Amino acid sequence: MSRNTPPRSSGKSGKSGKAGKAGQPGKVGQVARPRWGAKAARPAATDRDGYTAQTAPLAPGEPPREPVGGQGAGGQPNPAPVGRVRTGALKASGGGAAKKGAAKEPRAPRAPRPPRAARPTAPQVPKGPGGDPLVGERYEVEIGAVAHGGGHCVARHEGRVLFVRHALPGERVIVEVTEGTTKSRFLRADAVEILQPAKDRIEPPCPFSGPGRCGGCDWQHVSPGGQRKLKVQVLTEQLAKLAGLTPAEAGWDGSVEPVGGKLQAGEVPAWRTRVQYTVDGESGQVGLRKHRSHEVQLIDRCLIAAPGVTELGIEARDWTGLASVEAIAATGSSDRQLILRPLPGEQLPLVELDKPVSISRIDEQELFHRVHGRNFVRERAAGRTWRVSNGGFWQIHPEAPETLVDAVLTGLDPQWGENALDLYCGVGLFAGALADRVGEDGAVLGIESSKQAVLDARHNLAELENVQIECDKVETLLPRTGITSTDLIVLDPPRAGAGRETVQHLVGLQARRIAYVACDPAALARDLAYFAEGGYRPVSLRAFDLFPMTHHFECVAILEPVAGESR
Ligand SMILES: C[S@@+](CC[C@H](N)C(=O)[O-])C[C@H]1O[C@@H](n2cnc3c(N)ncnc32)[C@H](O)[C@@H]1O
Repeated sequence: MSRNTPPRSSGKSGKSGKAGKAGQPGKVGQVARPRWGAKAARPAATDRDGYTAQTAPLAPGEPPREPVGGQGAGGQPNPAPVGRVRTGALKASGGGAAKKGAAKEPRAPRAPRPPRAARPTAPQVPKGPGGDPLVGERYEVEIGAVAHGGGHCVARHEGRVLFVRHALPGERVIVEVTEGTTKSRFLRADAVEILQPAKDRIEPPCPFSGPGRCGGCDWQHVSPGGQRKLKVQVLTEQLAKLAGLTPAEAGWDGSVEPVGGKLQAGEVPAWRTRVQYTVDGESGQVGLRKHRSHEVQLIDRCLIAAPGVTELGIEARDWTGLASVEAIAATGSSDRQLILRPLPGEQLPLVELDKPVSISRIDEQELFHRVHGRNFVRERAAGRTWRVSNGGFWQIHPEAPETLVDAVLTGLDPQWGENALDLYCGVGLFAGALADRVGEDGAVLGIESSKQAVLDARHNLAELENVQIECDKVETLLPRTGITSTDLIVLDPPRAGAGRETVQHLVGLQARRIAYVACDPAALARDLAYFAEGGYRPVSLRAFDLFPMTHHFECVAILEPVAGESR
């Protein structure tokens, strides 16, 4: 059996000493060196897909820019942020059209806010079917099963399917249609009156949740245990429907594990270390977007925001001139970062905070500018400090990195001298953990498409000679590496999953074990079906409630080749 170990770095610098030429296939046992353009990369993203409207490519020669490694001019580290931060009079560059996510129109002159309707709706009638709008219609219905994604349950009215939010299975409710027409295949609706409540229903602790209000949480009206039950139902259904697996066949004990201790009904965990606030164009106050809407629900506090975010007091300030404010509170360090997005043509306003905080801004070309302090935060997890720059991807729940690393290592049981792949590796979390376990006789190759994340990963794992990080899409780079086998694989793909082609390539590498980290149960189940076609089956599956109060959760599946299966 031919066995190409992932190449080792020279250990001297850069971790790419053995890479091939730019854009050319690497030799066997080597990894093709990705095309490192002169143009700096758009930094990694805040979501699993590696991009959001809040992060953007850096342009060549763009001022003001902090060199990689958090060093200022002359190679000196940037001064630590000071307690009182004042920035101002920085003109937002460019004058083009607003990007997605930014307010569409220039800020109107400040005027007293008109009174809002009791339940403002942003009717979004689906395009295509035509017909008479049904928005605002009310029906009495019985709520059926929870559906995958969106935090809604399924109901029927006169034969038509309704996706209902703010409801629970088994309840009898009055719903109000929020989207759809007489010709729509299905309607969207909110439960606005609960006639027969389910036993897991609670009084929502957050005053901003509910029909037509903040879209950040889906299940404020559900007890913590009830939320996990809903997640269990979603995962069970997706495994059955898309992978043809029962929980037992998937190696799953049928639970979604609470993280950070069990909560009582009404208790809200403050887990969100990154919060993306939208600025209300009229008042300059921040809020959160309503569900499937660009409308802003003003808030004076987000209950699921981590203390490090809440203490910044974002909600109490006037952010006139900005489209959005992203707040990041690192775990295990005191680093706090604000990423500001000015409205087109607006000055960056004066920002005064009593807490030490770094400030960056994103311009209309989606370019990232350091304004004050660092352009990165330092996160602590799995025995290391992780630099995460420009709002790039990092798990949001403070206990997520440790929880997932532990599940991956327990499942894979890496042995000294083994070779491993960390696919979609971000800033190198799993690569670092694997490298410690396979030791200097083993090797780890990380692949990640975000250039900024790759720079961070190389920085974070610089002292590990058995790790190499390469930048490209997994589906593009992996076939070019010439690697024909490996012992272990971790893959943590974006929400869409890895897909059939990538899975087919992975099963050909004859790994002893594969750890699949998934944030979308449907994508996981689809990919498990592709793995099954290639002779791999899950031997264990764990699900973690890493996004309490929302419908999201994270899974770690461990796969092994079916005994005797020839691929
Ligand atoms: C869910 S994150 C996982 C990051 C890392 N494993 C962690 O836990 O911090 C997914 C990562 O995949 C990257 N990504 C998205 N599509 C990719 C692709 N086609 N090839 C390689 N990386 C990709 C994103 O930039 C992001 O960093």
